[in-house]
Amino acid sequence: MTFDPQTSKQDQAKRAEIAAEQAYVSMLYDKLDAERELADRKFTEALRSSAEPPQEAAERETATATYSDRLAQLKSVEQGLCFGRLDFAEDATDDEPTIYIGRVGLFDDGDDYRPLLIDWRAPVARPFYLATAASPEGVRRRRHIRTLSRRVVGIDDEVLDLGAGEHTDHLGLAGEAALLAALERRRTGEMTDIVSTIQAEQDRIIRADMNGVLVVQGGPGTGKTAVALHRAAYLLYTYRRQLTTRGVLVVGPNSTFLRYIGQVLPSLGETGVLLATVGELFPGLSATGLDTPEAAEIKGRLVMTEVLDKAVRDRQTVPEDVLEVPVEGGEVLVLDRRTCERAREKARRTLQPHNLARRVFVDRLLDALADQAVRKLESDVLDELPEIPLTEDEVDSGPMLDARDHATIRAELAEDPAVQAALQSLWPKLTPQELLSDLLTDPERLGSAAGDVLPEREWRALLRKPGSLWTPADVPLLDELAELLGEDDTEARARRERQRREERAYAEGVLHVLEQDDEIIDEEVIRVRDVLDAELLAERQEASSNLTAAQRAALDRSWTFGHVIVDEAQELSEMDWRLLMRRCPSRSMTLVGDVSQTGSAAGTSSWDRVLRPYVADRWRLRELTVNYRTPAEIMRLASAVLAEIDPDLTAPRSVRESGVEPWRRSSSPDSLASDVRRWVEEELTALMEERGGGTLAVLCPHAEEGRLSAELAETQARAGFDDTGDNPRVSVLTVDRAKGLEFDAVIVVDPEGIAEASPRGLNDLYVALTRATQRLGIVHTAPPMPALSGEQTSSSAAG
Ligand SMILES: Nc1ncnc2c1ncn2[C@@H]1O[C@H](COP(=O)(O)OP(=O)(O)OP(=O)(O)O)[C@@H](O)[C@H]1O
Repeated sequence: MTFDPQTSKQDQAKRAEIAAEQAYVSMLYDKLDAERELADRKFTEALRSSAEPPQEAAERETATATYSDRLAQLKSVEQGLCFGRLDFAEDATDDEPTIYIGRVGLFDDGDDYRPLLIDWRAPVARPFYLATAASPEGVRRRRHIRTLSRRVVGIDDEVLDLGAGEHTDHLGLAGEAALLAALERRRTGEMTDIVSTIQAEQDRIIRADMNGVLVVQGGPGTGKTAVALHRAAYLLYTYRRQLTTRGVLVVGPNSTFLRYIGQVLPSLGETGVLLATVGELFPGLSATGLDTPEAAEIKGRLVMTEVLDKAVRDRQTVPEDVLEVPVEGGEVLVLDRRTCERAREKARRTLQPHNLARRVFVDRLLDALADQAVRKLESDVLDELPEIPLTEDEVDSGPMLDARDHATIRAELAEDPAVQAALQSLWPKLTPQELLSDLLTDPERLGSAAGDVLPEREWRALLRKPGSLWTPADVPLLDELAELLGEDDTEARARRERQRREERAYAEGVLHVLEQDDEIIDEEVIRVRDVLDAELLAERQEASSNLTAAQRAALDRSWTFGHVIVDEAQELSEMDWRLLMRRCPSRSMTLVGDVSQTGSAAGTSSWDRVLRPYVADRWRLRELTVNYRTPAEIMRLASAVLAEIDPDLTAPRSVRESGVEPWRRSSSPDSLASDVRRWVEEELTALMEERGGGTLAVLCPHAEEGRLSAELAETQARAGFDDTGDNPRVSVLTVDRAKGLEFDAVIVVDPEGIAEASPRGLNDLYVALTRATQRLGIVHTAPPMPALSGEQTSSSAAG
């Protein structure tokens, strides 16, 4: 080996730089520890402080919440606390010539709060993501600092002067070395944040204005999910006050996906976000059932609003002729068709939801029944009395019973079980669950509600057995029904009013005690009641419940969010959109997705089509064009499938090559399971050799899932993981469950079967082919489809 003095000098210089950065980073961790200690102390103090004066109790609760949030944030930023440094050109800034960038802001309180570490979301940190040699934004040098625990293990520098154009490649990547190192990392089964290597096109989306609907369209692996989550963190930082009250909702396609992304926001110090699937947005209901693809697609159509509207109207009935009501005491009153029709018409004309309009209907019929009862009573009495003719100067004194008697009789009838049963049969009080369940299990009801707008074959596809589980596609229908039915909240309101009166009485008592204290201490000082009345005190007690906006939102169907982010937005049905738009009347939304990856038959191929009914053309489109996940070798194969979907579509450009070509092999239906097991084991060995481990997924058609899972159970167990674990090494998945996920290696089984399984099967295949970060294998069980029979693979011998 020859000694190169030049290299050795560079090494020494680099070691010195690393040592200097280590000193700074250690100082930051010391500061972090001190901040944690402080927050911890204040939190404990706030918890301990006795809440004697009630206004302090409210303040104490606010302080407890603030310090516990701060503590959680400071704990979450331990890994990679500081990851960047910018050195500005001498005349570029009046402030610091050097700034450090990290996950959280830290300041030197002994030096006029001089920034020691700048939060990545602060405007001053922006050049870290945007500056290029061509447009350096005053930056002389951008440095990525790599740390492991609290140790600095490397630095990557880019000098951004005009002569340094060669430091950025054709894709305009910022911090290329750090980026490529991040992309090469072995996957763990959980998504990680990208805060140190966000690219310029991503940064512009993350920091885009919060108002209005922003659609982010991008091919597979372009960082849509990453961008969506970092945008949530950015918005919470920038619009903290607004969003802490109303909360942010992030919607994902399924619970596997939500688990996969679940750690990203906490690692960015943000916990107040509700992550949910649309199926989880009806509080108190868990949608664990499965629809057939056909039923799910039909339930997702907008026409279902008409079906449900009709279903509700069908429950507002009138008798064929008369309905007999045998009330207590032996009388039989009657409700005739015409009276009922009039009452129904009047109730419908209020345009109120069914359960609220019911009050009008009930009032009308109770009036009618009371009139009838009074008339009967009077005539019974008169029948029993001997008829005494009026003398000349006498006049008829009118009805025997006055208005008060009438009201008493009406009130008694309202309590009468037979009357209640009659009213319930004509215009029942309904919950969304009761109505939908009745509708989907009764051909007669469903035929009546849907017969005019759906062909019989289609509405029959929705029928199911009584007691079936709720499905995700039921949830938007239930939500729609909740709107159509409304909640008769008379009882709830009375309960709340009672509670409020009790709270007020308690607050009055507290104030009374405090006033006595005031008098003893000093008659001249401002009195407690001058600054705090019982009403305000009661309100404070109510408002200081410890739940975050996200937690309260999860319990409240009618909650409206400050911002809604939807991932894999192309999969949502028209009915899903209706539900989400209801949760976000301000239309402050970020929707990320890829119309080339739509798998669900109810999903969309056009953003315009889904958004037009809600915002016309007032939505902005941004595109992501670089694929960070899938290596170029795999993308070449996937692009052929994309061209088959639509020749006008272009796949995103891969940022790197892996040096490993995808392989294709054939198998027969009989030996498929054992062949796949063998190839999985080969791939696992390759992953171990090349990368020291990693994750592998077998993606297959629904029909093969059970067989392959069983065959691979032993391999999974041997690898020390099982399929139900949070972090499986080998997973067997259908494509819908793999959506949005990624693995180091992927084996796609029966691509032709996947492509043919549904009208959007080619899209599913495109998704399957783009899940791998390193290695891809394809197993054919039928003659390869043209897009996959190309020359680009080093096809192995048939298995
Ligand atoms: N700027 C970046 N720095 C480092 N890693 C990145 C960056 N952008 C994206 N990635 C990584 O690329 C991978 C793909 O990102 P992501 O899952 O967000 O893409 P996507 O567009 O949502 O993909 P798909 O539509 O296929 O689900 C992830 O591992 C993500 O961490």
